[in-house]
Amino acid sequence: MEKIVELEQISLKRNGHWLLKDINWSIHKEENWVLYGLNGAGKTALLNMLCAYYFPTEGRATVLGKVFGRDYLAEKLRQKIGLVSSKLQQKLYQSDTAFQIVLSGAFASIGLFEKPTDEMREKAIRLLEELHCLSYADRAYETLSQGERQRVLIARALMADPELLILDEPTTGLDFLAREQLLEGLESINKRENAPTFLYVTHHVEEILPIFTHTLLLKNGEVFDSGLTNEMISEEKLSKLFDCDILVTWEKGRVSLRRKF
Ligand SMILES: Nc1ncnc2c1ncn2[C@@H]1O[C@H](COP(=O)(O)OP(=O)(O)OP(=O)(O)O)[C@@H](O)[C@H]1O
Repeated sequence: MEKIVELEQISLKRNGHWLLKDINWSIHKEENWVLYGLNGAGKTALLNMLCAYYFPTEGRATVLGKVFGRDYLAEKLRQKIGLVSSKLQQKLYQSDTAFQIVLSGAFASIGLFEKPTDEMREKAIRLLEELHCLSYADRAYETLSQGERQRVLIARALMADPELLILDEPTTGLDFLAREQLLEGLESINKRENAPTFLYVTHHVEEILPIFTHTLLLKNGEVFDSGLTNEMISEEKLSKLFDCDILVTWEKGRVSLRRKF
């Protein structure tokens, strides 16, 4: 099986603090992963490392076939990774239209500085349609609701046919219906022939879809455990992860959590 990510004994130190410690993790092409952990667990640090914004202090990292340090081509690597995050939202030009924002994904740029080809324009329209954004394609990004913005960002990330699609808390600020619509969009992307491998970061287990086959539990910068999602999201594991008794309820492939009293 082709490996998309391989981290071997990765540690990361910033400003004298260890943010990540001895991380071993492999993501294979056919898998989709959830990264789950409490506030401050190190999820953002790990994503920044995967996208080559941070360089590991120790260990060996291979992402999409590039060995960090040996063939270190951060820009080229990032073009193959689709990233949807609230930080990216803030960086975009708010007066650009949804269509321009999606098109800019073809160049992995913030803003549109190169002339898109007809093929790119057609592809952007197809993606806007697939993610149900076509009706507001000509509206300025700043006028869109949070749910509409997130869908535009996913369409943007797909413009470059990424091999890895990282979704960092993509449902922040979304109401229940917008959240479910976004999740349905991910299920439909996953059915495509050239579907990317998903890495989905969340604080909410309710968002874990059946397509997310694997889960990594992160705690204090270390891998607490990793493996099949239904084995990780269990009462035993999560009670240990959170140091309190947790009630886990699975129903029709979706899960919810409650604290036991
Ligand atoms: N540049 C830095 N220097 C020192 N400490 C840092 C730095 N960046 C992050 N940290 C610390 O590292 C820990 C992990 O941070 P990180 O942002 O990766 O957590 P997270 O899992 O993404 O949290 P959240 O769910 O709240 O977003 C936190 O305690 C944070 O304060």
